[in-house]
Amino acid sequence: KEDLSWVGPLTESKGGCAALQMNHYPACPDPDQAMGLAAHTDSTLFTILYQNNTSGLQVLKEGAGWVTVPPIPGALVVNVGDLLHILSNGLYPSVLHRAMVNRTKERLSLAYLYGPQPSVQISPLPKLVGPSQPPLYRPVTWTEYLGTKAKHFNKALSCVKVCAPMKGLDANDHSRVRVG
Ligand SMILES: O=C(O)CCC(=O)C(=O)O
Ligand SMILES: [Fe+2]
Repeated sequence: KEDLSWVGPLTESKGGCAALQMNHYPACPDPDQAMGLAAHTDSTLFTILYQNNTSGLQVLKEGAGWVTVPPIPGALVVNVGDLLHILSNGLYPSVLHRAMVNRTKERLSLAYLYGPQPSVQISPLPKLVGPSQPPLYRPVTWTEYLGTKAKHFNKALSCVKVCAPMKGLDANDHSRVRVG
């Protein structure tokens, strides 16, 4: 219950907010010259993705580069979104992913995008912050975060960051990731 206090009083809670997005990627004779969906992180708490039996989804894995997530019959893909990244204070990083097109086959995917009520403040959970682990992100509502994302795209997480990492690169800072 304490872990869910950010939602507000549960008795009054109207639950979260969700949207379904249907993606269609027609076959492309020159797939190296086209991109189905450019590299991005989802601005959700999490996304549940169904893909038909044509592969195309890729996630960026540190040290390995772009890795294909093959469709498995009966399986769904769960993506951690930016708001869960913030809520977990970076413990569950949102994953940079993209969709490639296929030379001969069309591809379909169905994304269930789940987030909080648009006006609920999202900030790192109190139990995940302390003297040795300060909150890395300031409170934001989904509405505010979507505005930041529209303006700054893959740098949006950095925009709501409260303190810069002391040294070296921040592995979770997607703005530093080279795409392509
Ligand atoms: O088509 C896919 O596999 C990815 C779709 C996606 O990333 C999205 O809808 O946000
Ligand atoms: Fe996505």
